[in-house]
Amino acid sequence: MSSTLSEEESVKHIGRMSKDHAAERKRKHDDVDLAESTAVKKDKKEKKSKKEKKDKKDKKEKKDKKDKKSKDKSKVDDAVASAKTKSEPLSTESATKEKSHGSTGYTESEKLSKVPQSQIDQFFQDNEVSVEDPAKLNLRPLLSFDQISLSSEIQEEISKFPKPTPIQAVSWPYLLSGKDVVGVAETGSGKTFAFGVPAIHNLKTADAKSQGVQVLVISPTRELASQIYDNLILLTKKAGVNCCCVYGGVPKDEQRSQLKKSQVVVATPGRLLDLIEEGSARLSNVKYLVLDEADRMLEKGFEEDIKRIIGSTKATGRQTLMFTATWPKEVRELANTFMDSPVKISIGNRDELSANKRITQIVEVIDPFKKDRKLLELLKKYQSGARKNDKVLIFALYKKEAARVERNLKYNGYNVAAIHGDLSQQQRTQALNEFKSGESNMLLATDVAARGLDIPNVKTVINLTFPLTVEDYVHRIGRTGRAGLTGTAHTLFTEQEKHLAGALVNVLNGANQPVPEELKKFGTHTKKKEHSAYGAFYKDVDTTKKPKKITFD
Ligand SMILES: Nc1ncnc2c1ncn2[C@@H]1O[C@H](COP(=O)(O)OP(=O)(O)OP(=O)(O)O)[C@@H](O)[C@H]1O
Repeated sequence: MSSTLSEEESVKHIGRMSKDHAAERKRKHDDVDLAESTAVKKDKKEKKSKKEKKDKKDKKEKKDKKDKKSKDKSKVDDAVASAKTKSEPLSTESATKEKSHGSTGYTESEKLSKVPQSQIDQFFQDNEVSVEDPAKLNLRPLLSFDQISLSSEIQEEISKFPKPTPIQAVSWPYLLSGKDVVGVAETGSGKTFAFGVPAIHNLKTADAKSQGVQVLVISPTRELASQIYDNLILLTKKAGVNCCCVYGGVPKDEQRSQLKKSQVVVATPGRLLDLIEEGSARLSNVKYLVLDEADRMLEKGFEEDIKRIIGSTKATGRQTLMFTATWPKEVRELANTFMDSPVKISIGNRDELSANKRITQIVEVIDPFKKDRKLLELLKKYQSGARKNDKVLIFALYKKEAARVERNLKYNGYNVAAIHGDLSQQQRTQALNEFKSGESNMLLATDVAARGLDIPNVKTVINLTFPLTVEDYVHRIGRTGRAGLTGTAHTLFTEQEKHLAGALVNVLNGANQPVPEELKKFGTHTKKKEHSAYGAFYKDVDTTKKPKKITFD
C-alpha cells in the first residue's frame, strides 16, 4: 500500500479531526445561542455586528480548517489523491460531510442508567474493550437485551440469544446514535447482528419503503454475502422491508428486479458495480454502508471497486461501518478517508493481531513432501472413534492444489466436498450447503472460505498449506470455535513460509498456545516482506508477552 502517513501522524490526524468536529459542534451551539439572544432588543444591534464578526471569523476558521485538512489529506495515498482530483464524491465528502449525530434518536434506557458504574467498568475490563470515541459520547454498553428499546420484531429475533455479545453490546448504542464505527472483534463473535440490528432498526424508524436502497452491506465473497443476507432477512421480513443479495456467477435478471423493490442490499463488489454501471442499482439514498471483512475490502484488489461503489452512495449524511476480526495498521488510514470521526471499538485487545482464544492451535513444522501422507494421518486422528462424524475443514492455498488434494482424498475413500474459484457457483453452493447441513463432514477449500463463513459445529480446521498472511490464518482457524464453542486448528508449516514464523509465534503466544521449537528456529523476527495487499511490512516479536484472560458471553 502506498500510504505515506506514519501511524503516529495518522493518530494525530484523527485527533485533529475530532478536535475540529468538537469545534464545529460548539460553533453551531454558539450560533443558536446568538439567535436566541435577539430577544434582548437593546443588545440587538451590537449582537448583530458581533455575530457578523463571529461569522466572518468562523468562515475564516472554517477555511483554515479546510485548507489544513486538505493539506493533511494530500499526504494520503496516491490512489485517494487521484480520486480527489477527479472530484469523485468520495473524496469531497470527507471534507464537507456534516452529520446530525443522534438523528435516529438513541436514548439510554432507564434500566441501563441504573446499572452501577462498577458493573460497567467490570464489563469493559473482562472483555478487554477499548473504545476510541472522538465525540466523547461515552455511551454505556448494553449488558442485556432489555436495556434497549428495539421494535418488538427485532427483539423477538435477537431474544433467541441469552444476551448481546460484547461487540453488539458496545457498538449498538453508537450505531443507533448515527455514528460511523470501526468494530474489531474475534471471529464468530456476532458481528453480523452487531451491524445488522441497528441497520434495520434505523430503517424502520425512518419510514423506509419509499426511498429505495438505504442499507448496503459489501462482502468479499459470494458465500459470505449470501450468509449475511440469510441473517438480515430474519430481521427485515418481520420489519416489513425488503432485502436482496447480489453476487456474481448467477444470472442478473432476478437481481435486477429484486433491487428495484429492496431497501437493504447485500452485495459482492464486482456484480454490484456491473449493476450500478448499467443503471440497475441506484445507491444515492444509501445512508448506512457496511464493509464486512473491512480489511479485506480495503486491500489493493478491492480498493478501486470500493471507491467507486462508495462514490455512488450518498455523499453526506451517510453512516459508514467497518467490521472485521483483524485490523492491520496498513489499512486504517485508507479506512479513515471513507469515514467521519469514527468510533473505534475493539474487543479483546485487538490492536495486535490475535486469534480466538477458545481454539486449540497445533502447529507442526514439516517437510513439504510429507504433507499428503500427514493429512491422511490427521484425518484418521480427527475423524475416528467418537469423532467419526466430526466436521473437518481443510484449507489449501491454491485452486490447483485444492483440486489435486480433493482427487487424492477421494482416491483414499473420503467423501470430500470442495469449494474454490475454479468451480461453478452451483458447485460451490452445493458443497457448502452439504457441509453446513452435515450431509458431508469434510470440506476442502481455498481462502474463498477463510472469512466470515458461519458453519455450524466445525470441530477441526486443518491448514494443509499456510496462507499468505497471518491475518488469513486467524480468519481460517476462526471457522471453528464460534459463538462461545471450542475447536482445534492443526497447521502444517514448512520452511517455505518461514518469513511468517515470527508473526505466527506472536499469535500463538497471544492465545497462550504452545510454540514448537522448530518454529522458533526460523527466528522471532518476521522478515520484511512485500505483500500485494498490505505492501511492505514486518513485525518484531515480543516473546515475553503474556496473554490476557477474555470471557465470551
Ligand atoms: N448475542 C449472541 N449470542 C450468542 N450467539 C450469537 C449472538 N449473536 C449472534 N450469534 C451467533 O454467533 C455466530 C457467529 O456470528 P457471526 O457469523 O456474526 O460472527 P462474526 O463475528 O461475524 O464472525 P467472523 O469474524 O468469522 O465473520 C452465529 O451463528 C450467530 O447466530
